[in-house]
This record gives sequence, structure tokens and C-alpha cells, in this order.
Amino acid sequence: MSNPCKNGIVLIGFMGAGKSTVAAELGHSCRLPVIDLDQEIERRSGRTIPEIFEHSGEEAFRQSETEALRGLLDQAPLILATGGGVTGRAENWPLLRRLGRVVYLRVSWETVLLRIGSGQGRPLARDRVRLQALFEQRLPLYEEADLVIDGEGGTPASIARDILRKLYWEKA
Ligand SMILES: Nc1ncnc2c1ncn2[C@@H]1O[C@H](COP(=O)(O)OP(=O)(O)OP(=O)(O)O)[C@@H](O)[C@H]1O
Ligand SMILES: O=C(O)C1=C[C@@H](O)[C@@H](O)[C@H](O)C1
Ligand SMILES: [Mg+2]
Repeated sequence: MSNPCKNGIVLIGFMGAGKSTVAAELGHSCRLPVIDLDQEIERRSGRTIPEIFEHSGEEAFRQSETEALRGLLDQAPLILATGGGVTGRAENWPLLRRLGRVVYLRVSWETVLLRIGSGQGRPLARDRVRLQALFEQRLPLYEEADLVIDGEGGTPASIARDILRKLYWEKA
């Protein structure tokens, strides 16, 4: 039993899982900086994510993602909403764990489709067949999180409360 915010909270999960929305809710309860990794990458590079993908390719984007995580270490603990692909690089995991407790927002494929709409601003969401393959491929990676939370059974506020309740009851 302890302050659920104390170690920071890092949200992982697929596109549309609600990471950015729930992170903002957590920010109302935890007196910690709230950071969105996608926005941090855009801020550091001065380019949008679609521009990075288009001009430099996915590998360059992944490198920027790892560098952005490293750049946040001196601000830990924090509330961090990650991008859906951050779990793909093994070297990102120890960085995520230094930034906070890693919480997976688990949602179904049907919810992803409903929530991402046209997929605008998400370069990997343009081809729905490849997107579904990516979703299935990533599921076992997300399950490596410290905590798994149902990301579709409630409002963003109730999901944030669920996270805080479960972290509160974790062993110190
Ligand atoms: N619990 C919820 N119930 C209903 N809608 C939600 C919920 N959480 C988020 N949404 C909506 O789903 C959409 C996607 O949410 P959000 O942008 O927070 O996802 P994300 O995980 O950050 O996605 P990405 O990885 O693409 O950044 C938004 O329109 C948001 O308002
Ligand atoms: O799931 C992914 O690989 C991505 C998700 C977005 O949040 C962005 O990080 C980017 O579009 C890649
Ligand atoms: Mg987001």
C-alpha cells in the first residue's frame, strides 16, 4: 500500500488504446509532469511524426523515440503516454521502467478501429490489413507490462482511477 503516483506511470498499448487521454486524467491526481512521447519527439525534432516517417523512415523514427525516452530520464518520475510501437525495441524497456510503473491499456481490435477513425496523423494506420497484423504481433509484448488494465470498460476518468487503485495496493 503506497502512494500510487510515487514511481511515475508509463502507459503502453496500441494506437487508440487511450494512452494520451488517460495520461491527462492521471495528471489531475498525481502531482507529476505529464508527457506525451509522440509530442516530445515532435518537439525535439521540429517535425511532425508523419514528416519523420515520410522523409527519414520508420527506423529513424524509432531511433528518435529511444533518444526521447533517454532525454526524459532526468525528469523521472512522470506520467508518460507512449507511442504504440515503443515496446518493439528491447533497449526501450529498461528506460520505460526507469520512468515509471509500466501500465498496459488493453483494448480489442474492434475498439482500436472505432477509436482511430481515419487514422490521420498515424502513418502505420493507413493500411488496415497491415495494421491488424501489427496489432496481433504486438499483443504479447504489451503483456510484459507491470500492470494490465482494461482500457475499454469505462470512461478515461474511471480507467485512471482503476490504475491508481491497483498501484495503491501493489507491494511497496
Ligand atoms: N475510455 C475511453 N472511452 C471512449 N473513448 C476513449 C477512451 N479513451 C480514449 N478515447 C478516445 O479514443 C481516441 C484515441 O485516444 P488516445 O489518442 O488517447 O489514444 P492513444 O493510445 O494515445 O493513441 P496513439 O497511440 O495513436 O497516440 C480519442 O478520440 C479519445 O477521445
Ligand atoms: O504504433 C505505432 O507504431 C505508432 C504509434 C503512434 O503513437 C506514433 O508513435 C507513430 O505513429 C507510431
Ligand atoms: Mg497518444
